[in-house]
Amino acid sequence: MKLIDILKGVKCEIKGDPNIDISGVCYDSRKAKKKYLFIAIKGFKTDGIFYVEEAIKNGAVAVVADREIKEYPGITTVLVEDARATMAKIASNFYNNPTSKLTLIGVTGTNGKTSVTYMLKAILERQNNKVGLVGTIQNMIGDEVIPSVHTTPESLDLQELFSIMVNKGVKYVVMEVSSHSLALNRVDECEFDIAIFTNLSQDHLDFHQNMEEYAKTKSKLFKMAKRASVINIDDKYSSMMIESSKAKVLTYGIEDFAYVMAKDIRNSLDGVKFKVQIEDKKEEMSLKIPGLFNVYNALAAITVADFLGISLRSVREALSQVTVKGRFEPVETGKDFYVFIDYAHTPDGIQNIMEALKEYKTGRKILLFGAGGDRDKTKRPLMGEVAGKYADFCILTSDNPRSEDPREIISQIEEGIKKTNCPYVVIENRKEAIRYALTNAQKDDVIILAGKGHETYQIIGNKVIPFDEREIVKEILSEGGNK
Ligand SMILES: CC(=O)N[C@H]1[C@@H](OP(=O)(O)OP(=O)(O)OC[C@H]2O[C@@H](n3ccc(=O)[nH]c3=O)[C@H](O)[C@@H]2O)O[C@H](CO)[C@@H](O)[C@@H]1O[C@H](C)C(=O)N[C@@H](C)C(=O)N[C@H](CCC(=O)O)C(=O)O
Ligand SMILES: Nc1ncnc2c1ncn2[C@@H]1O[C@H](COP(=O)(O)OP(=O)(O)OP(=O)(O)O)[C@@H](O)[C@H]1O
Ligand SMILES: N[C@H](CCC[C@H](N)C(=O)O)C(=O)O
Ligand SMILES: [Mg+2]
Repeated sequence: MKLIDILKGVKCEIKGDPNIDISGVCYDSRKAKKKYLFIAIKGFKTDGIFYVEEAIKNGAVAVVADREIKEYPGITTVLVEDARATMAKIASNFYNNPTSKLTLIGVTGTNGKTSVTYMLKAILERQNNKVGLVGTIQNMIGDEVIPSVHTTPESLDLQELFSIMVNKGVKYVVMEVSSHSLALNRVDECEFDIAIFTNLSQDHLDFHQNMEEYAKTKSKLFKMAKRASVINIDDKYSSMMIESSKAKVLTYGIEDFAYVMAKDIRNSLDGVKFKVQIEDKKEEMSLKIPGLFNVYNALAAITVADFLGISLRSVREALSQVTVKGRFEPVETGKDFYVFIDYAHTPDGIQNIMEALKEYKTGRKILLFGAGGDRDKTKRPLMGEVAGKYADFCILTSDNPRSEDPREIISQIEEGIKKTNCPYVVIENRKEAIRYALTNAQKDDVIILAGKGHETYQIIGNKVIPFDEREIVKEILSEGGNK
């Protein structure tokens, strides 16, 4: 494609030949190849501008930047106002605006995004659609799995993925839209048909200044959606999302009156059953994944399905089969206690998973968790406090410490748990912590391994080590880890 065509709609100043042929686009100098366009982005750790020469050495023939850069012989330079926003426009141009050919459903909110996308994929596939999925665990085209690095990829990677989906006959795409992606222009130029709001609670306050700013960032998605905004009316930030909505608003909920409502909710460790009501339509629903929060996730998916004209009967059949890796996932132990792996990694997530166990009459509720390093520090004491409030016993351990000292992270969680009377132990090594949980389990106890969900690795420093909690539980039990 010619550079000038790639720059269609971009306000810019071009120095050099605008008609050169471009074979590919990149924002990482290490990925530049012959005849590439390199976009220099000012990041949080470093600055793409430092790598222009490397990109040229690797074959780049044009450079986009939002600051003046040195001139290089034979290289076309393009000065723009904002390199990240421009990257999204360039990506959409280069890949022929793929989202205009797809029905795109975006899900945003602090918790529940992954769960809702899996539910929607199952519902849409039951109607014989080829469905694309973009999110935390993995990206998918039908059954084909494409590993994901981010919950929401950079615009260039995202538009490329969409174009592959279009070429493979995908009609519907369900995607998680993280607040980082909305703030960092990753989803600019995406033509969303439907936007979903799950909920908003504290997370990522290392990145967003405060909750208001975090909520405002999330609300951008509702300005973008063209056909419908699907909103959890029970969440206190729902009005902000409704006010931002340009399209028709469809509400769902349990407490306040909503267009789509769940009634008669029956929760157990095997799942949750409820009745859904949409005006004069009613249907009994059954989920394999327990918890009131999964009723909310299901309601979001049901609202979209109903909007798309899918019958509640078909939705019921699809939802009854859905499971999501690492979300309230049971681990078979062959013992007289229960183990679940869950991805709760926020105060609200912990509260919800523990609430889900409340009605179930078992032995002790034992919660094992930590908090990720290089992420929101202020959520740590809050996680400790809420855990202490609900659990009978806590095991504080490491999550992904990343560049931080794991003991420091744990002591921040301790500040919160100390405000409660909950007994706890600190075992920094997560595998040893799991061993402790299994070794000391008593009949009917429920052990929740929280925070790592689907992850099969642990990030300690800059090392990524294999860490699959399913395998670890099996290994410990096979060593006679419980009596
Ligand atoms: C805050 C954030 O999101 N940062 C992302 C961002 O980094 P950045 O812009 O600061 O980049 P940088 O490392 O400073 O580098 C600047 C530029 O120089 C380039 N570079 C760098 C080195 C080099 O040799 N050559 C070169 O060209 C880089 O490619 C980049 O374009 O762009 C990078 C490239 O895509 C991402 O890897 C990086 O994600 C970091 C690692 C990250 O952890 N992000 C998380 C917080 C995130 O995005 N999470 C959300 C939400 C998760 C959820 O709650 O579900 C997500 O959507 O995943
Ligand atoms: N609707 C919900 N409300 C509150 N908590 C939820 C909800 N749905 C799921 N959770 C909790 O949050 C965890 C993460 O769920 P899920 O992966 O669906 O959310 P997510 O928004 O995709 O998270 P992330 O932003 O990290 O990708 C679950 O394991 C569960 O503990
Ligand atoms: N997508 C979330 C996931 C957190 C999961 C937890 N295991 C951690 O590493 O903090 C984040 O990047 O903040
Ligand atoms: Mg997710």
